[in-house]
Amino acid sequence: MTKAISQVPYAYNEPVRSYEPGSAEVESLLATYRQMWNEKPEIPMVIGGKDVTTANKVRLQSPQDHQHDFGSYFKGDMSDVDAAIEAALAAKPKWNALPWEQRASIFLKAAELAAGPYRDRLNAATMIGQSKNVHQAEIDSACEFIDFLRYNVEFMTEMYSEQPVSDHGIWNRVEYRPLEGFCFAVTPFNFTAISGNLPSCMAMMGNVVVWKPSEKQIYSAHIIMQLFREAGLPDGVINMIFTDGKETSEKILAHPDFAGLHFTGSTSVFQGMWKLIGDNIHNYKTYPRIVGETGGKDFVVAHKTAIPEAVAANLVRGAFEYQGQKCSAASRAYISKSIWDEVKASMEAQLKTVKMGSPEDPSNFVNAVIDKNSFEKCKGYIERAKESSDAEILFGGRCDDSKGWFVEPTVILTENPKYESFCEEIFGPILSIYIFDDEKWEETLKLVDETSPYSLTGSIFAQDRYIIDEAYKALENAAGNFYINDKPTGAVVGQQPFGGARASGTNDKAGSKMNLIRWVSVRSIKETFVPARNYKYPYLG
Ligand SMILES: NC(=O)c1ccc[n+]([C@@H]2O[C@H](COP(=O)([O-])OP(=O)(O)OC[C@H]3O[C@@H](n4cnc5c(N)ncnc54)[C@H](O)[C@@H]3O)[C@@H](O)[C@H]2O)c1
Ligand SMILES: N[C@@H](CCC=O)C(=O)O
Repeated sequence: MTKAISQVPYAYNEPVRSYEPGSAEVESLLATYRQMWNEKPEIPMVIGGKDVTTANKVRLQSPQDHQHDFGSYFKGDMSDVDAAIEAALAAKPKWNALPWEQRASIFLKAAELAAGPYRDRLNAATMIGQSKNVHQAEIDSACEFIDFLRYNVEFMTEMYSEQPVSDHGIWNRVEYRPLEGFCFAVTPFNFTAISGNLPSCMAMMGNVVVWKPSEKQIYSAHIIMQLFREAGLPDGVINMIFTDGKETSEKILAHPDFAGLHFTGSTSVFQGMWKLIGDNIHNYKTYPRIVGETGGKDFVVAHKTAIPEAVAANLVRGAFEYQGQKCSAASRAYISKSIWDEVKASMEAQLKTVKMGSPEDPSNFVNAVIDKNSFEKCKGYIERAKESSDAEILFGGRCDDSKGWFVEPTVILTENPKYESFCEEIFGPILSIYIFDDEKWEETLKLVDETSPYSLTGSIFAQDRYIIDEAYKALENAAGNFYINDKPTGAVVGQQPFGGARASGTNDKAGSKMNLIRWVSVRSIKETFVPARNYKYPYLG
């Protein structure tokens, strides 16, 4: 039993390692990469704390070298989904009864393991399986993952400390119970940190979880699961399954004990799952919580008072790092005519220095897109732009799948601000640009707001404070994360709570107290010290 109201260590952002050429840290990471490239793990599911293998072994291919199998995973079927639900429900009573300090310790230990002994392996797995370069892997699978763990522990205790006032003679309390039943985490390929955060933050709040990572992120998910086990996460609290997404959802979302969905991925998949939940609404013991962070069509608007070099640098960085495979990547830009020539010249100069290739060479800023589907999708947009009378390829446009799935950073210029690449999420290294007349500033803001169904991130570049304020107001609902004179990507846990509305999701802000509160069901407790012994109002005597 706890006999103190303890405070957790203050959360802080994990410092990003610089990986200078020749440094011990980069040599260590690259040595781990080379070793893991040939390790060929056979990755099991983890159900009830047990490694589960099946007869269905699937090869894992690296995006930067699709002929290279770096391992394989065991694909499960619906019997594994049933087993994962049972294991979660069996683990629930003990996990629920464990004091919160013990839960906090597990995840704080997980943060330290990720910051220390697991760091290289997490980063290398992300480089091999998801084709992130050293810097992109470091800020995702090391720093952002660690930040999620540390900050969520702090947010949990802040939440627990929030208590109601008590009138004389009574004591009011609230307690933050885990949801009744089990939770379901479905995670995307593009962020190792997100895949670690979605199941763990639900577990941190006392829930038990079935977690289905993306089949394209299984290597780093496997390392995360090893790390959680070493941190002391009890068996059955998080159960990791590799099963078909659609079938799994149909099964889980129809289960009477299903209590919460934590999803990150594409808008259409999330909408399908929400619909399934609606269809099953009469089956549940309690209304399930639904949190989904989904797609984006993130904008940059540059006013004539913007600094052209700053616009260019932030477009190159914001659109092309991690091959544009970030929900927050800049993918449509509106540039004022009078600064366009300078922006263009600066972009051209910067893009000339961009190198593309395997993440094993840290000087490659651009690596491969995730798979053949993504490669073909990007190529389709590029080919259509080449043929369209509405668009032209300004920079890039080459695609090479001879070894890996490489798409050159590409800029499409169009005079049609409703051209397809301005409205649809591509999720690749393709940026579309529209040049507007300086005097059409207000109309352009309206265009930005109305062009796409998404509302995830966006940036305004300007030096004029009245103009910044005007954009701030006009674009109030166009982005959940709004940036002034910065790229629209790179949100840091604890600093810029992340998420968007409209077709971009439920905007519950990953890595914040607002998100954690979705995974608890509050119970109010009122205790009266000296109870009334007479039913009458005072004036009735
Ligand atoms: N808003 C955010 O915070 C955020 C962050 C990262 C990624 N994203 C979005 O994620 C998408 C890219 O990730 P992705 O390609 O892995 O997304 P995805 O929607 O293809 O897959 C996400 C997860 O859903 C599973 N899935 C696929 N089909 C399913 C179905 N019919 N039913 C249930 N589950 C199913 C996948 O296996 C995977 O685990 C982009 O749209 C991107 O914008 C959003
Ligand atoms: N924290 C990230 C989230 C990106 C998701 O794909 C960013 O803002 O860059």
